Formats: sequence, structure tokens, C-alpha cells
Amino acid sequence: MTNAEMAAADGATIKSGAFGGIVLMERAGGAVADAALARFAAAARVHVLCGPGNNGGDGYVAARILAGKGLSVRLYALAPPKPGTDAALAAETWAGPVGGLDAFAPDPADLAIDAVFGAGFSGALPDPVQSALARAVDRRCPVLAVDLPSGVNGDTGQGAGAVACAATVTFYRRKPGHLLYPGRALCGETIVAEIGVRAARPTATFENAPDLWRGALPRPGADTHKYARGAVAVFSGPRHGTGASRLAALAAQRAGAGAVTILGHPNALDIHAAHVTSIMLRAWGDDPMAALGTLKGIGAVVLGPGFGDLPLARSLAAAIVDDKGPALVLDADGITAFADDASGLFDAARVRDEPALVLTPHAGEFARLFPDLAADAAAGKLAMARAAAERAGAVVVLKGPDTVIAAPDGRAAVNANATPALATAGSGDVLAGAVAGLAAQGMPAFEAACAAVWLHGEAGRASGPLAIAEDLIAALPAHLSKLV
Ligand SMILES: NC(=O)C1=CN([C@@H]2O[C@H](COP(=O)(O)OP(=O)(O)OC[C@H]3O[C@@H](n4cnc5c(N)ncnc54)[C@H](OP(=O)(O)O)[C@@H]3O)[C@@H](O)[C@H]2O)[C@@H](O)CC1
Ligand SMILES: [K+]
Repeated sequence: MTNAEMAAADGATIKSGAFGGIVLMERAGGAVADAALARFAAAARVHVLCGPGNNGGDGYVAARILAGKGLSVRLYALAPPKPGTDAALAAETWAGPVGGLDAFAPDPADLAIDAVFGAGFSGALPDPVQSALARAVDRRCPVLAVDLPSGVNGDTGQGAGAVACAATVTFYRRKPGHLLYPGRALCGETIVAEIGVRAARPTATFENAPDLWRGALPRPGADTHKYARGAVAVFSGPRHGTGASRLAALAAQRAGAGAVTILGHPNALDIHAAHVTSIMLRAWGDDPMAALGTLKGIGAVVLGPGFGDLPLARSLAAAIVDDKGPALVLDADGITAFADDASGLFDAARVRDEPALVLTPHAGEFARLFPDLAADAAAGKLAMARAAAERAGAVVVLKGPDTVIAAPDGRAAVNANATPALATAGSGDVLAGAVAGLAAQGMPAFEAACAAVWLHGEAGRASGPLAIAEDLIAALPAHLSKLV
């Protein structure tokens, strides 16, 4: 849930009359105290740093509970809470002294609870807060953050001046900032406490996990045949650039596609022929689009990995999207081909009721295709991918350690299972092939992209830190078959 969605859910819960805001705050502060006791019970002293809002309110509650359990607790406030707020009520229950942030002098054996800013924070971290948090880091005092590490924006994960925490206790649902970098790294272990909030309405933002798309995974009936199980076409690069398309084709197979064909210039196909067996090869002559037309029942096309010829990529992509036929996964050179002007492609893609174009840019490719969106870094990765998806009429997979998958209808998922092992040559080609393999089997583009990104992450985990792209392909089926 975004900050605003969370505030609406809090508001709806309070309005429902079940209990007041102070009860939610007592539960939130109680969950923070529980986490402190579970992880840092041996702390010599607990320093609680409170801000003026409700995040600070949670801090006053946690301080009172921990002091009641016999811990040595000191409390420091940036500013007193505004009168009449739940935080002011919570502050009244704290009987001990309140120091200023400058009095905070932690030791390595202590624990600091950061209750300065949470969901209501935006902008830049004030200096006194930044220097107090930096002191905790300098003095090697672990920090337990309430809701978010102060300075981290809950919607974007951006957090200039925020410090890395040992753990973060958040409430009801994670926020995008818990999953998007640098926020994800700054949170440490994220603990989600159920405090009795009720959702106001369904949200459009998800953590990418099987629950989101498992129901849409292909489950072939007993009477199926190879073309009904998904036919994929992959455009090959030139003779000395065939590897990327081969990886994509193999990944499409391993994602379950029943019939995969590589299309290429005859001298490139000679190279492929020495490598692949169950993948079909189709030579193109003067007209690659005509060669595609001769293939039976193609459900998805991969264009771009190792492709090389940008003008040809441009005309092929435009023709495929215009054709209202198969889904098109546009990656690598297929994206770069549209760096100067993608408006025609997007206009054609938007005509479809269901998105059939999937773009899989990394940050650099994204900036080539959507320079204005990339320039507005403060908007954050989620907002960028959403705006791009809407503009392009495409599912946008904005790749990185926190890949965001966005659909033109506003849905977006943040992926959280990637490992550094995925940062290896050919990894993106595998992902593009897996998306196409699933889409060709009839999975809607958004679900296919989400599933492929997640499976790719699992494959990376299973293959260990030294994985190469071929390992990822080999690891795909085990994770996919567990879910169907
Ligand atoms: N709602 C509920 O029922 C529940 C909410 N819960 C808790 O409430 C938290 C959200 O509380 P919140 O909305 O009060 O926001 P919070 O993070 O305390 O910050 C607001 C304060 O920060 C200030 N401020 C902001 N930016 C600033 C800047 N750059 N530089 C300086 N100041 C800045 C801002 O000032 P203002 O903009 O008003 O001038 C305001 O004073 C949430 O994270 C969770 O912990 C739980 O108890 C469960 C029940
Ligand atoms: K905080």
C-alpha cells in the first residue's frame, strides 16, 4: 500500500467504529516493543527518537512498554506532538524525561528506535535528525525503525540521509518503499505487524509473488498439441551474434512453450543448427516479416536480443504490433531501435484491448525510450514504470534489483526475489524468452511478465552466486512446475 492508501485504510478502520486511532497506535507501538524484545532484549539502554507526527506517537508507546518491562529507556524528541493528535495522547502516557535529539549518545551495546518520521515524511531529512541517526551508525548502535527508516519515502524508496537499520517494523502491509531500493536495503529485516487495520479498497500495487498470477499459469489439457501449448518465434541476430536469441528461445521452451522457432539469416541459422535440436529454424530471405507469416499459430515473438540491425528491428516491431496478431516482447536492440521516436509504435499498441506489447528495458534503455520520465527521478521507479506503461499501451518491465512490472491499466508489481547472480550476460535474454513462452501459452501479458520475472529470480537463487545464463534456463522448470 502506498502512504496514501495506508492512511485511507487507517482512516476507514477508525471510521468503522471498531476502535479509535489511539488503539491502533497502542498496537503499533506494542508491535515495535515486541520486536525490540525479541531481537534486542539484552540492550544495555534503549534510546527512542520521536518525531512530531504519529510515527513519533508509536515511539512514545514503545518507550512506555519497554520501560515497563524493566529496560533502561531514554527518549528524545525532535519537536513535541501537535496538541489534539493521537501522538499527543500517546506522549502523555510517557512519564519519563524527554531530551532533545542532540542529547542522544548511543553505545554499541544499546538499541536505538527510530520513530522520527514514517509515512507522513516527504522531502529532505532535517539536519538534526540526520546527524542523530549518523551518530547511531558511527557508534555501531543498531537501529530499529518504526514503519520506515526516517528519511525513506514510503512511496518511492528514496532516502537521502537515511541510515541502514537492523530491522523495520511496519504495519498491516508493506509499502513500495520497503521493496524499492535504496529503501529495501535501508530497512534491514522488515517485520509486518497485523494491528487490526482493514483495507479501505483493493490496491493496484503488489509485491510480485505467485498469488498475483498463479491462477493464470498455463495448464494444458490432456487433448492439447504442441502448437496449442504455445508457439514462439525469436528473431536471431547476425552470424556472430546468435547467442542471445538462442538463450531467449531456450527459455521460452523451458517456460513451457510447445513449439519454438528461431528466424534468421541462413548463415546465422547455420550456427544455431550446431547448437539446438528441438528448436526449429526458419530462414528469412529478403522479407523477414513474410518468414514470420509462414509460421503456424505464433502466440508471441521475441525481438531484440543480439539483433543488431536497428532499422530492421524498427520496421519488424511496427509490423507485428500493427498486425493485431501475436504478443511482442521487445528487448535490447528492439528497444534501442525506438530511441528517437516510439510514438507510432505506442499509438498502434494502445489500440489493443488487452496489452500485447511487452517492453523489458533496464534503466539505460528506459531512459532512451522515455527520456522525460527518466529525468523525473524524484517520482520513483514505480511511478515511472506506470506512466511508461500507460503511454506505451504496453506492459513495461523496468529491470534492476527491484524490477517493476507495470500494466497500462495501472497495476504494478515490485519484484523482490532477485539476487546479484542475475546480473550476468544473457540473463535479460532469458527473461525475454520466458515472458514470451508464457504469453504464447495464453497468459495475459502482465501476468506473464510478472511470472517470468519471479521465476527468473527463483532460478537465480537456485543456481547460486556464480550462475550463468544457461543455468537460469535449466532452473526455470523446477520452479514453474511447483506452481501448476
Ligand atoms: N494513521 C494511523 O492511525 C496510524 C499511523 N501509524 C503511524 O503513523 C505514522 C504516520 O504518521 P503521520 O502521518 O503523522 O506522519 P509521520 O511520519 O509521523 O510524519 C509527519 C510529521 O513529520 C513532519 N515532516 C514531514 N516531512 C518533513 C520534512 N521533510 N522535514 C521536517 N518535518 C517533516 C510533518 O510536518 P508537517 O508536514 O505536518 O508540517 C509531521 O509533523 C506511520 O508511519 C505509523 O508509524 C501507526 O500508529 C498506526 C496507526
Ligand atoms: K521511522
